[in-house]
Amino acid sequence: MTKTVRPLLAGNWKMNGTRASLDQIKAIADGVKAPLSEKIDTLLCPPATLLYVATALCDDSPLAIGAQDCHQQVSGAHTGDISAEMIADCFGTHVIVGHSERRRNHAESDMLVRAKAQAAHDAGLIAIICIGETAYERNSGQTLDVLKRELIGSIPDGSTAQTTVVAYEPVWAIGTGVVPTQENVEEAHAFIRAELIQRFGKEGANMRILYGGSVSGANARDLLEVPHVNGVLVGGQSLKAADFLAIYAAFERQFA
Ligand SMILES: O=C(CO)COP(=O)(O)O
Repeated sequence: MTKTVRPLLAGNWKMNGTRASLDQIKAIADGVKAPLSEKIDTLLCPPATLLYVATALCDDSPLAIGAQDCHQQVSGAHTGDISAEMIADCFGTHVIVGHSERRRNHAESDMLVRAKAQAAHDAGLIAIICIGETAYERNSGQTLDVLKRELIGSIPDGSTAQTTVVAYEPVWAIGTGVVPTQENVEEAHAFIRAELIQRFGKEGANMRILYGGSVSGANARDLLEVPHVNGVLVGGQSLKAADFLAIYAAFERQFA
C-alpha cells in the first residue's frame, strides 16, 4: 500500500539515561543519514535532564529531540514540572503527552492530556498524543470504545497534521515483548484513521499514527507494512544506538 504520510521513527527513553548515555544519542544522530532522512523524520525523547545537551549534540543531524511530558501551563508554582515553553527554549521540537505510564502513575485524565497537548501547540511544539487499551479492556471487548474516548478526549480542537501525531500503544504490549498481530494493529489504526478523518477532515487523513509497544529491529518491518501505520514509538530498543539504528534500517527497506 502506498503511504503518502511522511513516516516518523520516534524513541522514548522514559526514565533512563545519564550523561554517560550522550554517546548513544550522538551515535544515533550520526547514523540518521540521507537519503532516507529526506523521506522520514526521526526523533529521540531523552529525559528532561539531557534535553538541552542533546539538542546541541544534534545540531548537524536530522535527528529531532523532544520531551516526554509537559505541564499544561506556561509557568508558575508547579514544583518539579516543566512547561512546553521550556522544552521549546531548549530547542526541543516535540513532546509526548498522555503516555499510559503517566495516565496510570500520575492519574492523568483525557482532559488533562488535552490541555497538555494544547500547551504544546501553543509553544510551537508537535504533540505526540498516546492512546491505547489495557489487557483487561481488550479482553472485555472494549478496545475501540477506549480508543474513541481517548481520541475525543485527548486531542485538542484545531489540531492539524503538522502539529499533532497520534501514538497507538496497547498497554499490554509495552515493555512485555508481546506484539499484537498485524490484524490487531490494522484494526486499531484503521479505526483511529476513520475517527481522525471524521473530526479533522483532510488534516485527520494526513495526521501520523504511530504504533508503540515492544517494537524492535526484528518486527519493525512487519509493523510498517500495516496500512495506516505511519511510524513507530520505541521504548527499550531506542536506548542503544545499535538497536535504534536497526529499526532505522527497517524503515530504509520500507521507505527508501
Ligand atoms: O512505551 C513505549 C514507547 O512510548 C514502548 O515501550 P517498549 O518499546 O519498551 O515496549
